[in-house]
Parts: sequence; structure tokens; C-alpha cells
Amino acid sequence: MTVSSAPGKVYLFGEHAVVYGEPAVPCAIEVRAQVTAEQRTDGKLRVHADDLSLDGFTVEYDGTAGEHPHVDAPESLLMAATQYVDGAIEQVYDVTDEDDIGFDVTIESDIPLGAGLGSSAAVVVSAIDAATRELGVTLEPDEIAERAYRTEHAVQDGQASRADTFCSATGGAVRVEGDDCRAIDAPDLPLVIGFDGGAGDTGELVSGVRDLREEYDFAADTVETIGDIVRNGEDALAAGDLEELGRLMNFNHGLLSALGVSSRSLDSMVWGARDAGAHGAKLTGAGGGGCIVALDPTPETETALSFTPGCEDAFRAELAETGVKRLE
Ligand SMILES: Nc1ncnc2c1ncn2[C@@H]1O[C@H](COP(=O)(O)OP(=O)(O)OP(=O)(O)O)[C@@H](O)[C@H]1O
Ligand SMILES: C[C@@](O)(CCO)CC(=O)[O-]
Ligand SMILES: [Mg+2]
Repeated sequence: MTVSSAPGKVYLFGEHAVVYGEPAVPCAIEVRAQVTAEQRTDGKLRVHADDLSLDGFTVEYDGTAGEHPHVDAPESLLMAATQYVDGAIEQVYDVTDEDDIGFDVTIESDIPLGAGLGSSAAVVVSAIDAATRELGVTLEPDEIAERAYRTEHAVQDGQASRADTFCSATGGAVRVEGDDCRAIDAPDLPLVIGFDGGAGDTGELVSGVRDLREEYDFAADTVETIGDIVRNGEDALAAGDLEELGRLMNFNHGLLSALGVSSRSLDSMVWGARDAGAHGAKLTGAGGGGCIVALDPTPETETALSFTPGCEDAFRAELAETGVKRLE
């Protein structure tokens, strides 16, 4: 039996635009998904995923492509719930060539689903690491990141960046532009998260931005302008200039909002943080609902968010220095 964990992330800058080759800067944070993998000799894949919003369920089905789980739940929900884990196991078979071996896979996660904190990447990264090690193969974080990216790319209909998966596999603050992925130095950032209790569908939100970008030149320009913000943000990050970082985060949020991926509750939390004196605040990840990230070294933002209508949870996030961790 093997156990691996991997962290979630927030985007300081650049989500969505990164899908079109602009740079982005995500930071891994200390909320983790943990995957336990154990071989089965009958070739079946059995997934225990008690934290899924499907009320918690256990599925058992053949790992054979096209075979559907025997669970009484709508097909679309099941597909959404299981495809990242299926994709991760396919990558494991691709690495090890042992596709007649099945697995018991157990997922435990502190990362809310579909909320912009990269739950999918953390689950895929930790599943690939645990299941390859269970078959005696240990991959470097860079290779886990590449294989996890292939999974996200397939599940998100061919529209995904390497940002979430690279960040989760390697930890720390990273910079991703196309296939150029690297670690960057970041000062200790006073990150505060607000969570509205909801979720957005990453695939759908990415498609929405793609359509706007194809329809309007000014939407394509907006995506490029997000890239300009990221380039400015890198200098502010290197200089440890929180005020400038916050100003650029505010600008980034405005452009994401223009691209249609914010929501009433995300905007309300962003304004709650700004009114409390945060240096800046923006939505993180795909949007549609879920989380915002603010910069504030004082307790004010966290307190204000806990009283903001639409905010269900507010907490401080620590940078996760380590990406994938091998626990057993
Ligand atoms: N605890 C979990 N157990 C099983 N599957 C999970 C778990 N957490 C996440 N997943 C998978 O990840 C999917 C959510 O991924 P999605 O990309 O939509 O959101 P996210 O990664 O949390 O947010 P974002 O991509 O915006 O950062 C779920 O539908 C499920 O397939
Ligand atoms: C919206 C997006 O940029 C980030 C989701 O966390 C999609 C991606 O990079 O694959
Ligand atoms: Mg995701």
C-alpha cells in the first residue's frame, strides 16, 4: 500500500489567460488531497471518494475503457466525478505497462471541489504518484506534473494549462508560460482565502472564455492584458512589494470579471476584502463560484470576510513549500 499527498493552489495572477500561452503565477498552499493506492489482482479499479459532493460514494468497476460504474447516480455526475481518477490511472498504466493490475484507490481531501483551489490537480498528482509507486516505479515531480497535465488536458476537452498540475507536483510559487514551467522565489505572502461554499465547472468556464475570445478582438486583447499584468506582477513579487501586488491583483480580477468568470458572491467577497483594507483581492482558479484570494498581513480581511454575505468560510493560507509528499 502506498500513500501520497499533493497541495492545492491559489493564483496570484494569470488563470484563464495561461490556457492561451500567457504567463501565470500560482502558489501551492497547505491544503492537501491524499490518495492511498493498493494493488488488486482482479484487474478492477475501485475508487473510494468520500469527499465528493455526490454525498460520498464508493464505486467499483473494471478499469476497461468505456465500462461504467454501477452506481445509482446520473451519468453526467458520475463522469464528472470519476474522470480525473480514471485519467490518472491510465497514465499509471502508460508508465508501467501493467494494465492488467487493478487498484483500490482511496481519496481524502481538504480541498473544496471546483472552488478554484486546484482539487483536480492535487487528486491527479497524488493518484499518479501513489499508484506508480505501488507498482515499484518512482517518478520525479516534473514527470508526475507532465502526466497529470495530460489528464487535465483530456478531461477539460483539450483546454488546460500546465499551471495547476506543475504547481501541485512541485510546490512553492511557480511561473508557467506554455510548456515552460519553473519555480520562482516568493516572499512570505499574507494570503487570506474567502470561500462562498459553491463551485464552478472548470471545463465550461474555460469554454466560455474561449468563445468570447474568438468572437471579440477586445476579449482576445483582455486575455493578452492579463499577460501584461502577470509580467508586472513578477517584478512586484521579486521586490516583495505587497502594495503593488495587491493593485495588480485588483486589476486582474476586473479583467476576469469582464471575461465573465466572476460571480455575485465572488465579487462580494472581493469587495469585502478591499473594504477591510486588504492590499488587493481577486478570484482564484476557474471562477464561477468558489474562492477569492486576498493579501493582508493584518487580521482585518479574515474577520471582514467572515461577516460578508455570501462568504461561508474565511481562512489564512500558508505557502506549501513541498509539492507531492510520500507518506507510505
Ligand atoms: N476529494 C475528491 N475525490 C474525488 N475526486 C475529486 C476530489 N476532489 C476533486 N476531485 C475531482 O476534481 C473535480 C473538480 O475539478 P475542477 O477542475 O472542476 O475544480 P478544481 O480543480 O477544484 O478548481 P480549479 O480547477 O478552478 O482550481 C471533481 O469533479 C472530481 O472529479
Ligand atoms: C482556468 C484555468 O486557467 C485554471 C483552473 O484552476 C484552467 C487551466 O489553467 O487549465
Ligand atoms: Mg481543476
